Amino acid sequence: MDSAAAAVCSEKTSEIIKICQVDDVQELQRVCSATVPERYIRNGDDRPDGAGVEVRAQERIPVIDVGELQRGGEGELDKLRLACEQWGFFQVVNHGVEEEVMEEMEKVAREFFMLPLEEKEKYPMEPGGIQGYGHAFVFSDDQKLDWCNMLALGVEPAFIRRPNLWPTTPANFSETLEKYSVRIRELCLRLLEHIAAALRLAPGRFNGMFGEAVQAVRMNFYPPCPRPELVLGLSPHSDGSAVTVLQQDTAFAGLQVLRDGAWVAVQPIRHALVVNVGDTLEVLTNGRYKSVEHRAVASGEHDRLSVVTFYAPAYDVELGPLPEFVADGEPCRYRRYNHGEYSRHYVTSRLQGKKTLEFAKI
Ligand SMILES: O=C(O)CCC(=O)C(=O)O
Ligand SMILES: [Fe+2]
Repeated sequence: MDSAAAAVCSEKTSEIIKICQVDDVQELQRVCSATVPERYIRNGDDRPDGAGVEVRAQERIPVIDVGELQRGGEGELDKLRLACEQWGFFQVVNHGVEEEVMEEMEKVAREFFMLPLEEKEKYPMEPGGIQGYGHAFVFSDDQKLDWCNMLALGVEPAFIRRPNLWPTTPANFSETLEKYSVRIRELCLRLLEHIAAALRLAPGRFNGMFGEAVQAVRMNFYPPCPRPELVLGLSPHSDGSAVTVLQQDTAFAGLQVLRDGAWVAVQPIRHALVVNVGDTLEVLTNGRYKSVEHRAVASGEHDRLSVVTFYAPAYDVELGPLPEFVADGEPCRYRRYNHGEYSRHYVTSRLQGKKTLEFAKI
């Protein structure tokens, strides 16, 4: 870009309409597609290929066949146990969520993100809020920003819903999300039964103690970035949920999982879902199953959409390591706390690796 064009760009970017004091990344792209504003440029070590950061291209996260688990396959249950102990992440196939339901969800989410900003702004995330269109987890002017636009919505129980933040365009958005969420909730219930079995607990143990479980969805849209090596799509973090179920499109492996100090890219498998252990399961199992740090990177060519469901206990549930995991002199690594209190702590903190879980550490 010549210097005149650069000057126009910086002028334009400074007046871009902001969502919650944060530039809208798709607008940045539209107005000035060749530059990346300073606030998105990560410091050296935090960059996708920063010094001392290894990205392992060859490794694959485990793939679990849920149909086989349902049939009582012991081999598959062993695979699930190892996936939870060693990775905290796996992909599921034969998971029972119909392909059409997934495709329709992706379609309406994409249609939403492609709307003009004025339309998306009708569902604004309040500053410090967590639902609506905007950027969650931004608390200061000097914080580095993620190369991502988000739409976050509470789904269950009904009292967490903010119906005015559910898009009315595309017209079938709500109906589609509703249908999708029912299916994903069934999958979460099933997964938690199998995870309990893998831990040699009664299959209903987690579902029994979670009460009226909280289900929330976040759709992340990552536009292509002119300098993807300088930015992060989503900062490293662990999820505050019990389990998370992530649907991603297949053009580009943007999700990376931390394993033995290196980042492993999750290679998309069409119609598979990515599942990860959240902070709640780490606490309940006294650290046997780890809520693993992950991040998203941007691409120079492709945009990317992920539809992420967080499944967690009811807010009034008291959590702490289950007695089974502190037997035999095993030290208790987490204190007891109220899950609602943890959720508040999570959403009022920056995404910063596993720092939020220090809240519960002894
Ligand atoms: O988009 C992705 O792949 C990562 C999303 C994620 O980790 C989250 O929303 O918590
Ligand atoms: Fe996450």
